[in-house]
Amino acid sequence: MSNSEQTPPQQSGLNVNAAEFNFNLNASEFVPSFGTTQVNPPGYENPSYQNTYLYNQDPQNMYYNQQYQQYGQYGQYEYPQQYYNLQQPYYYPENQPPEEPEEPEDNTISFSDFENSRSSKPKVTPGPKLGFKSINVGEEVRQVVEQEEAPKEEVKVAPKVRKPVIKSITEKPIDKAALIAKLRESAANEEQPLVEPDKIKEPVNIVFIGHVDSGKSTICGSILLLSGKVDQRIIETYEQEAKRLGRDSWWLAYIMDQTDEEREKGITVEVGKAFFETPTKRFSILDAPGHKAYVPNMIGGASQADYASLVISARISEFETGFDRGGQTREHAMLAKSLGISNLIVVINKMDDPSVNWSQDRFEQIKREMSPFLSEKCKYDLSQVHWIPISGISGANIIERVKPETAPWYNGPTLFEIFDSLPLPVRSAEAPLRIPILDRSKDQGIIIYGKVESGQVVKGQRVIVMPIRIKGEIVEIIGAEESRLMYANAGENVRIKLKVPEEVEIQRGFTICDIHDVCHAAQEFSADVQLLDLLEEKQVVSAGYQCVMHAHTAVEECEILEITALIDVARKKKSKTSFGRSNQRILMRVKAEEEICVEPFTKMNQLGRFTLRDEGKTVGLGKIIEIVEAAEEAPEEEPANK
Ligand SMILES: Nc1nc2c(ncn2[C@@H]2O[C@H](COP(=O)(O)OP(=O)(O)OP(=O)(O)O)[C@@H](O)[C@H]2O)c(=O)[nH]1
Repeated sequence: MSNSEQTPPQQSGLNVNAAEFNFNLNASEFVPSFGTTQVNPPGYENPSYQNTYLYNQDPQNMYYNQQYQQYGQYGQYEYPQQYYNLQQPYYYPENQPPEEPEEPEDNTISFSDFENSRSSKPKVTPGPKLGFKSINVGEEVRQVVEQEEAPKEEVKVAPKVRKPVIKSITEKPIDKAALIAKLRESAANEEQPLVEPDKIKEPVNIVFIGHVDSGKSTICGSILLLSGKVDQRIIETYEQEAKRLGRDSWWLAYIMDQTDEEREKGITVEVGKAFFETPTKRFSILDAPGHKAYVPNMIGGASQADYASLVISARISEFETGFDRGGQTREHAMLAKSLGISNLIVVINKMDDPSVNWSQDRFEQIKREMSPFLSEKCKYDLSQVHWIPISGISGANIIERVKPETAPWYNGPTLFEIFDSLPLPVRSAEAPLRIPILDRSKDQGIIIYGKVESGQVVKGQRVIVMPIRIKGEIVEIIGAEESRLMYANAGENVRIKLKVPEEVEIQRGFTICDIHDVCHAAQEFSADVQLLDLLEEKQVVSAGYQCVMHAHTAVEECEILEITALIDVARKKKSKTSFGRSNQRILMRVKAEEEICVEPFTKMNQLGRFTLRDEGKTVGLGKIIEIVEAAEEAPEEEPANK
């Protein structure tokens, strides 16, 4: 057997256009007949792979089964067997009744809106098992992560334990200014003083995304090291541990990757979180996992961020694997944009690698190849995309500019200079309070983690937890570096001690709201959805299609109730339809299995976006148009209020 047969291409699945096949719908099985068009999907450009691919396309081929099993072992090359053995009803446009040229009501958000940035961004809560970890540099955080050896994408849908408890609001609206004034008076008498958040440096959040092993954790580790957040003693411990695990070069990544599993496997699983400052901003770093099995955690991290650093390995073949051959570079870039991030820093890393040697040609080649994808496919405005060559390992170009003798061609800003120049998100303390819960734990009460997405939260404030409609009280607000805060404004990443009745189970995706201005808790809504490449075995989305919805920090199973229109973006026209296919834009009605906290996109875009994922693949990016409200519960007194 030739090498090409033994080593299937780095392809997570063939991207075969359905139009290449003609189906005989009268046959008991759908048998594809192949046209004359030769399909060379990405990853099959190599002639030997093309041969393998074409060879396997022939359903008559006597070696088909043998080949299928062979590739099945690798779990990479999924021959489209589903075309032979369809379990699901399967519709193609030719078999649909003719479309009625009826124009549905124009209720889309806009035709160019998938590039809208958020004014202040949503944050996402991880599921019942942690998808998030807080980095306490110098303190070993050993969390048991229940993951399989070969990780499959986990879908941490919240358990079904939600029961609306109260809806009646009898309390007076809170005067936050008076509460803060009182806290100021008593602040000095506190054993551990209460402080106000830094008013000079704005809190901002940056997520590091990109293909697995591109160097995200190493760069984050370097940032913390160079900004003085890690001391020499800790570094020595990490160096020793990296050596012990036979991963000498990974010690910088260990600053962020703190669980045993992450260190042993050399991959990030949970979103690591840490803080650093530049002259004008206070940054929360979110180090997202690059492995495709952990995309849900990546979505959680990215949905909290104001900016994204898309890390690319410049090492020969690593850029190509991440970008061209089904890697996570494209998916992460697109997800970040769909989550409202418009300021993107493309960090071209590993420039020190001997295969790159700070080559300007390699830097320019990556920029040239990625730019059309970022602007045309993801809809980034290239004037908001920054490009920088760095070495995460040596720290070159992070705070200090790379030496002129190393890269005489680069005279642009350092990474920190770019960080400092990024525009601040627009936020208002007057807006309604929204803190989507990213994670929670128990420590003499309930501790929740999350970003203040909108509004202001004050110590002592009474709040309501949606969608369970439970009232509670903010007992403690902990900011960066364990500071005890009087209040936190939008943008702050905080840990909050929350007083709620003991029996209440707080879950990721729940949202803390002002008591008199709660968010919507809804199961059903209409949405404007951009479909991406659908699964090979489910190439049509229609009523009954089930998948998983990620909205800010919430993850919920959902079902499409109805497709109402197909949008022709180029012609700015809509036509009635009952199904959607890959890369089409459609209007739909969708129903989540449980209530989730959402808002119409036009009201609060942070809570108005969602991502649809099916079998580990992102299949759609949506914006909520209209919410179908749940029926009002009969008012009931809740114990926390007594
Ligand atoms: N030569 C060189 N190697 C690097 C650089 N940055 C990271 N690496 C190496 O690349 C490997 C992966 O680094 P990580 O920082 O764990 O990569 P990651 O993107 O965080 O990985 P995941 O989070 O698992 O996706 C490690 O062996 C690092 O030492 C760099 O600037 N130069």
